Amino acid sequence: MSNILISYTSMTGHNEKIAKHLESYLKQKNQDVTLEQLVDGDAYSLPDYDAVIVVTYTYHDGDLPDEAQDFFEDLKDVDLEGTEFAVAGSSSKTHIHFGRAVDYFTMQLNSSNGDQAADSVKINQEPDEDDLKRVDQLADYVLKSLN
Ligand SMILES: Cc1cc2nc3c(=O)[nH]c(=O)nc-3n(C[C@H](O)[C@H](O)[C@H](O)COP(=O)(O)O)c2cc1C
Repeated sequence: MSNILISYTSMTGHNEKIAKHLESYLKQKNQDVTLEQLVDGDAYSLPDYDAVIVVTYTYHDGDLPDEAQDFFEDLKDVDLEGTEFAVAGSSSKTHIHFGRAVDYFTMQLNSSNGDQAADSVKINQEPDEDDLKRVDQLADYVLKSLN
């Protein structure tokens, strides 16, 4: 059994739905899962986990949500060597910089020496069945990386 953190932020519920879907999927696979909001999280605790999955929307003009800024800044000082990670997020294709917060987190987690277990997944608005399948696939890659 691996110890997996899902750290998410959500304003109107799309990313909460993705994060909770991931939580139940990974629990079904007998993993030890912690679900936490980014705003309550501590980036310095990430190395305590075997794997970390960040789920975020994009705000402003292709930027991180305000409540994710502190966590993101702290992440720059964290060494994630030996920690697997993946990133997913719902945002909106009506904006020029679709899902750019997903890209920012992906780049920073790599820069912090994390091991990227899966390609990042961007979802347009409310996740549908196909989107959730892509999320399951991301989780499968994370599990595979831990074996
Ligand atoms: C003021 C505002 C700015 C936004 N800016 C962007 C953006 O730059 N890029 C993007 O892809 N989505 C943008 N979005 C869309 C949200 O990321 C999208 O609605 C997302 O699904 C919200 O997730 P949530 O339901 O988990 O809060 C913006 C939404 C709002 C309300």
